[in-house]
Amino acid sequence: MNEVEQLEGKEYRSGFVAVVGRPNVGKSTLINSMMGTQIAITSSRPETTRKVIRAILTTDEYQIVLVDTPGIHRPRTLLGQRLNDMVDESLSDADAIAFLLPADQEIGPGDKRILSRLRSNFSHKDENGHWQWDKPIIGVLTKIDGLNRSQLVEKLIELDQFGNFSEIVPVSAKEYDNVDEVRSVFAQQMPVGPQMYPTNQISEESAEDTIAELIRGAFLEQLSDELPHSLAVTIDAIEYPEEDESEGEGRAHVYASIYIERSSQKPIILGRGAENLVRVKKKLRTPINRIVGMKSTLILHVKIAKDWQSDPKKLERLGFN
Ligand SMILES: Nc1nc2c(ncn2[C@@H]2O[C@H](COP(=O)(O)OP(=O)(O)OP(=O)(O)O)[C@@H](O)[C@H]2O)c(=O)[nH]1
Repeated sequence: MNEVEQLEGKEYRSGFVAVVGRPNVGKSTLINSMMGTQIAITSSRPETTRKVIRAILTTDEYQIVLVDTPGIHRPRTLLGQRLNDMVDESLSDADAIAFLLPADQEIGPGDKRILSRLRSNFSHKDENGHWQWDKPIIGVLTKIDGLNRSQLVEKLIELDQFGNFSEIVPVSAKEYDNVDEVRSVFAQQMPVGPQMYPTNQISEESAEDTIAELIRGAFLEQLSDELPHSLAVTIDAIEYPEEDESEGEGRAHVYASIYIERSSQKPIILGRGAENLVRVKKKLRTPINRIVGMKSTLILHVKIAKDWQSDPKKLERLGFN
């Protein structure tokens, strides 16, 4: 906070909001709509969000760092366990937690599991036996675009009874309805504090991580249900042209490896006549150019890492540690 702001009595707020919810609840779409830029990957397939992706929303009044979490679920593999650990870490570090519940579905066992996990970690019972949150938990009712007014009111009441949330806010990220209100509710829950990141920084991820996530998301979209979650992507190198070259036709070269678990998955990834590769490259041309800051060529290699989801060494190499 600078002196002028102090004199005007305007206090800058800044902090972290962890976004949780069961798979497919609309976390990534909400983060993207709040940012107005594509940062987190979105896909209609559940559990596509693997990494804790941070988006940084900065205004004259506040800075909110949004932490997207992979869906909380029962771990079945070592990868599942690591993902759950990553979620716990983001939640403890956060100043507030946004718990997303979809308006187009009933509150279910997945939501109850998340609530009880939040309760056991971040709440206590007061002398009257009522749950009190130790940090603000904001209930966000997502996908309200399919509801009429009375259904909306009913859902909000249901949510209130379910979670005893510090705040409740409805939103349709898809129709951009009430997104401003979500921003301001989050901001109000942030502690007073100075800006943590420079104004023009929108993500804490490196160019490599962002591109890897984009490639992964693009393949998952292509592949419908054929391939399970046995797809990992790493960026091996981004080579920029020499200085004098860049004035002419200089291009960056982005080398990416796509890891699958079995060689039988290779034709699925490639598609007939390598059509999937071609589509993914075409789709990502503009976003990757924007990230590397110049025209670029994407070079994709499909590699086999047997059972990587259960091998600690391979997991580490693929960025899950
Ligand atoms: N009707 C409607 N659909 C939405 C809205 N927001 C997201 N969706 C859809 O819900 C699906 C899941 O959205 P995501 O943002 O990928 O969900 P997520 O919670 O990040 O999913 P995971 O990464 O699997 O945890 C996609 O098909 C979105 O188009 C909304 O406001 N309205």
